[in-house]
Amino acid sequence: MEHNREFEIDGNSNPIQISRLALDIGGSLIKLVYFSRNSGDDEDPPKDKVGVSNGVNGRLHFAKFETAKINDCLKFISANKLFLGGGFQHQENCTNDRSFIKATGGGAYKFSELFKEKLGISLEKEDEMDCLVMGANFLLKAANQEAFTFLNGQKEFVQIDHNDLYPYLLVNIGSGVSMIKVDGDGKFERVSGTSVGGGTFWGLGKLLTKCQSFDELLELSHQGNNRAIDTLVGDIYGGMDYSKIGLSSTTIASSFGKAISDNKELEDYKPEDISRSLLRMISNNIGQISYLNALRFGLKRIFFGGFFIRGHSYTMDTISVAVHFWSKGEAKAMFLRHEGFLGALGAFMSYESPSLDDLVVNQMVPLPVNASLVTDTNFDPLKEDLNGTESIQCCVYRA
Ligand SMILES: Nc1ncnc2c1ncn2[C@@H]1O[C@H](COP(=O)(O)OP(=O)(O)OP(=O)(O)O)[C@@H](O)[C@H]1O
Ligand SMILES: CC(C)(CO)[C@@H](O)C(=O)NCCC(=O)O
Repeated sequence: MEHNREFEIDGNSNPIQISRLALDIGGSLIKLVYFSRNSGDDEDPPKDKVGVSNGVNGRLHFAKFETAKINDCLKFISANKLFLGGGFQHQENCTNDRSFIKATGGGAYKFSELFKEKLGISLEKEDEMDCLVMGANFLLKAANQEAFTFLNGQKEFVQIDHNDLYPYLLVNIGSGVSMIKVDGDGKFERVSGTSVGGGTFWGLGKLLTKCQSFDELLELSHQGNNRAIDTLVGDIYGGMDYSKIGLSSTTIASSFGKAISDNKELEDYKPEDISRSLLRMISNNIGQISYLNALRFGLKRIFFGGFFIRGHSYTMDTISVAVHFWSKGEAKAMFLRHEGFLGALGAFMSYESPSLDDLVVNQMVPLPVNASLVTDTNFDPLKEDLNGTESIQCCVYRA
């Protein structure tokens, strides 16, 4: 298991009450989102105009596992009774009253039998693109301090105007990359994609550096210098800029180009330099393709999600610079704090019929303005990244 928030135990050592669980089972990672009611429900839920309580206070929890370690995920769900505490039961139209959970991503198909066999759970499949868009729209409308720009090491939160959100380009960088033009709730088109994504960085990086984990590879990139392997414009132009076409001497002319002329073997390069060049190559490429797609449809805003980003400064900086450079400052790259959880959040929100006796959790959108989703007060989004280690205080409204 990795990067999971310690499962909360209340004062009586009882597991917290989980009311809803949803999964996004991707090519690289499984993402879980689940809601827990506040223990003792000590905080008053919001009341309507006549003072009637119409919501349930609780927390949204986020967790992730490597897909290759799906058994750890199954154990986590089982040990913490994430589907029993409030898993939904089919009522009318029921297929023999089994519990089910909403799941999206390719693994919802691939591992369907495994969930049934090991946990007795049926996965109710939701379309991956639908879920990504639903999760992104929800976060952009309901969460405080969700979207931010990142340039020159500076993170700046962007105030989202709900009436001026669409259209935008959503670029989800998972194992592969999907580019989706979003025009409204449920209104979107996947306009492009590329197989050169997070899986490429991790896969090639693993082969070239012998790193054992993604975090190790990312950490290495911090210490590396891409000039050791990339051919820069200056390397070709005798140290000069090629200003006539807008290229400075430090611009990368050819990623990994030096490996041809250096007459070196793989072992002669430092793993940190390889990691840095690889990260830069992939981030740059995604930034450029994203911009070209934004240009195709006249979109000014590009939101980047997916776990490739991991709140990593160098990745975000490279993507931002690529978008800025190619669009001549016209388009803006923005990132999302819950970057990797868009699909899982979308699946979470796709539950339709409330059926719990005491805790009726319904669609979380639309939320009353200024109400429901406020970030954990102990969490400083400017300092920390969200990697599946925190929860969000929220209120879920009754139908
Ligand atoms: N701990 C980690 N282990 C493996 N990969 C990680 C980790 N953290 C971040 N990543 C990166 O995130 C990528 C996966 O991102 P994400 O979970 O958004 O996509 P996915 O759903 O697995 O992929 P896809 O949507 O293409 O099926 C990996 O390919 C890797 O680049
Ligand atoms: C296949 C999916 C959608 C699975 O999440 C993703 O990995 C992806 O968008 N890959 C890129 C495929 C392409 O458009 O070339």
